[in-house]
Amino acid sequence: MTAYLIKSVSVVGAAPTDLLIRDGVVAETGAGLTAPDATVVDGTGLVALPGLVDLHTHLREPGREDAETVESGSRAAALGGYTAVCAMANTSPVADTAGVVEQVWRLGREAGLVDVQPIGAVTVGLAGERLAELGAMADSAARVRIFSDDGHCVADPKLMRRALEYVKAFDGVIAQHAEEPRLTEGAQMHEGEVSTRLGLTGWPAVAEEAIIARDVLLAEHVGSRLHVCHVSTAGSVEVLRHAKARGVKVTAEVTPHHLLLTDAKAETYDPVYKVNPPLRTATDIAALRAALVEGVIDIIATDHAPHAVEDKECEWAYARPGMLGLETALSIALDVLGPQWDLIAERMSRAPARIAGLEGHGLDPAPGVPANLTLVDPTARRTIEPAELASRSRNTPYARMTLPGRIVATFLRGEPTVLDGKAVK
Ligand SMILES: NC(=O)N[C@@H](CC(=O)O)C(=O)O
Ligand SMILES: [Zn+2]
Ligand SMILES: [Zn+2]
Repeated sequence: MTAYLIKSVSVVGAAPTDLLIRDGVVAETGAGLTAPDATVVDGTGLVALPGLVDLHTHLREPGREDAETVESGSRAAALGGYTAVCAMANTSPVADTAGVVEQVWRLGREAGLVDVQPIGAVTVGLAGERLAELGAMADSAARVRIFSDDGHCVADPKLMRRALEYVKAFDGVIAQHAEEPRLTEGAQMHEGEVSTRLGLTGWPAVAEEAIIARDVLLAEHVGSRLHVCHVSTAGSVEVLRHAKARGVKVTAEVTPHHLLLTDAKAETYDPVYKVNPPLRTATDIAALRAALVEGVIDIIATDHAPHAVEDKECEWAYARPGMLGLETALSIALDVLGPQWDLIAERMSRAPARIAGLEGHGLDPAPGVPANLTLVDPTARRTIEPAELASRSRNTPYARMTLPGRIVATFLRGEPTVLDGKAVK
């Protein structure tokens, strides 16, 4: 196993130091380190972060390998600075049995570019009717701890209560896609001024807020852990703030796109901007950014949602919702938060690793710690070219935008998955 000596790198924004990586761990840190057998990486001007952890990734395998595979999504993740991703269950077949989650877990190991932690479905087939085999998935080789019907809301309150109760036995968490389905029938975009002007059916903020309010009360009642996926409205932030003040065990994520893009993008009628929950208003963005800084929102999660060309380059009404995220998330975070490295490390690595219970991830580079880390060049700027992305899909909302920051290298247990900004395999 090759050793790596990273020279003069700023660890999470601190004064430059050297990092020696050997046998899968950070062996030593300090200025002026030498190691004749090590490959030297010049870290001048770079920032080392704990490897990023994505709590919300769609890898599309099994079933839609034309849009993404575990391998292509893993490569996109590594290039984005990630060392672990949690793979959503809305595949085909759905990841609602030990067999499917073990298959995804094994494919992740074989690709070897990031740790792929499968998420299990809450209900059989995501149909919202009966609980899936949560215990069997938890006991499987994939050791599932996060369960989600993402793409669908667990709308039935009795089922949601039972799911919350069930996962307590193994400290699991239910990740809810908060969308009251009766309030979003036929919805195409955020319900507001723009939807009225365009004549498109609206997805009101209250459809999200009502479910979050119900679920935090259910989580409080049964004393269980709830995680709220892709929070998108100012009102949701207020519900979460209230719940956290009461001591409810709730965590929440926001996506990069909900921190940056507004519903005005729908005026283009370009379905690349169609996503669930929909892009909201500038007021919502301001509230989401403040909540992220404050900690009412715990993490940034990408909701990387690759879609094949025929599912995206069609009429708005027929297009699938979702956008790519893994290869641009750090740049958007840097754009939105500035070089607040400790905050970025917390919201994109440490906190998601804690929520997911991923051992060896989310730890700042220090002696003895598994060498899961990424090196960022904060001064670089790059223009996003969809054709150059490692994802099999092209549905990035940032095409031809110039964004700050570039991932120079990523290490997974001491082995580079990205070097000189390129995937190693
Ligand atoms: N976010 C989306 O718009 N789409 C996701 C599902 C989801 O996250 O709800 C997908 O699977 O494509
Ligand atoms: Zn969702
Ligand atoms: Zn999703």
